[in-house]
Amino acid sequence: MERLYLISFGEIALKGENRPFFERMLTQRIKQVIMPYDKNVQLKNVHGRIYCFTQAPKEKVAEALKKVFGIVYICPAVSCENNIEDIKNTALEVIKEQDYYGKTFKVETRRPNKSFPLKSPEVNAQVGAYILSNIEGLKVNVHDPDIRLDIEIREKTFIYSEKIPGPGGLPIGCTGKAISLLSGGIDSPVATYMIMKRGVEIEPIYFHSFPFTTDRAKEKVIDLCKVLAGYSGKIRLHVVNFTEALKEIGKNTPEEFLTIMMRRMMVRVADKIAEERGAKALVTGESLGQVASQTMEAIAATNEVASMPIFRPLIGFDKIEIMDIARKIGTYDISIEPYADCCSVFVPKHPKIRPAICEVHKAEEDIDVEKLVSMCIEGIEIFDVTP
Ligand SMILES: Nc1ncnc2c1ncn2[C@@H]1O[C@H](COP(=O)(O)OP(=O)(O)OP(=O)(O)O)[C@@H](O)[C@H]1O
Repeated sequence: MERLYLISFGEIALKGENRPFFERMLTQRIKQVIMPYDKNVQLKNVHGRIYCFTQAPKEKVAEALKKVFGIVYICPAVSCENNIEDIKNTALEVIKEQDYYGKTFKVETRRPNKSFPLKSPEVNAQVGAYILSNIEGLKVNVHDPDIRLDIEIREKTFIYSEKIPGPGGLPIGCTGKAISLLSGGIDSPVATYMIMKRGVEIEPIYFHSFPFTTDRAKEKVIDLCKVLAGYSGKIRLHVVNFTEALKEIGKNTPEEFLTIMMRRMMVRVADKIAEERGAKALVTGESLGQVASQTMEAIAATNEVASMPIFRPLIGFDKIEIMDIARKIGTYDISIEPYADCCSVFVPKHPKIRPAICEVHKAEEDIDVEKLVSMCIEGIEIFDVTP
């Protein structure tokens, strides 16, 4: 009898040539999250699943694996020899570890290994009868059991009664790298999470405007990166000193265009950093119509200055839906701390809601865009943030 975790990953996405690459990325990430609890963790890829052998405490393993993108299910299992006596005894042990008294159960056998002499229904019947005759307080219910005991007969037999859902998605890094514009708000950490979940390695960029915004606002973004790093491993955060650029923009553009000008400047800087860092896309937390700067026209004006795609995973989401995800992934409580970022400090009284692109160009005429972008890039501070 040996303990292990059976880890299933999303099969549809993992078909074709990319599969070995996806599996390698996933295996690496699993190793990375278990190693702090057990340096000797062993992983084995078998039949489109990963077997994880570790002595680490179960709660730690479950907690760590629940944050690994690409994992669909984690089953803490016990393995035994392919003979019915061993299977019956092991199944009984697995049931005894549960809080079983007064509950119902069902045995569900799969037998990919056809050389095993008993068919699945026979295994179900024999194991079920054995359990019933050895413990009291448990009944069978094949339709809606409290405990479902899975038996898989393969090169060995695996028995488990728990299926812990993973986050799904694709392993981090397998679809490339993007730069995410991360403010301290509720939306951009959620947008970042959603793109990470699609297998993208993220380097966030934050535009800091001290003293218009406090240093606590910067720390808040670092704290958000710590939470996000829990899903991806170490995160490289770029903090841009945006104060001088902001002053120039404030001085040289009509007030109603302030937000759109700030956003265009942020995207230009992010675009340059992305190029330098080998990233192929930008990410923002915009959602259509949420505020004046998130109209189609404003979004078009922002897109115009980017050389690469801007991913906006929240574009069709309501605020309530975004808040729900923020709570689930653990960023909400940090995001609602009251340290505003520059976009909420510099809000024009009457922002231009549907700016025509020619008006935007005109409003930008008196700004030395190249100079401001270089200035922002020169002053960048890098933080390597770990969970
Ligand atoms: N200071 C900043 N640093 C980095 N990115 C920013 C900053 N301010 C805004 N952004 C980016 O621009 C997007 C839109 O910002 P805006 O303030 O209009 O919207 P929001 O809905 O309040 O977003 P959030 O909740 O993410 O702050 C943000 O989601 C983020 O991607």
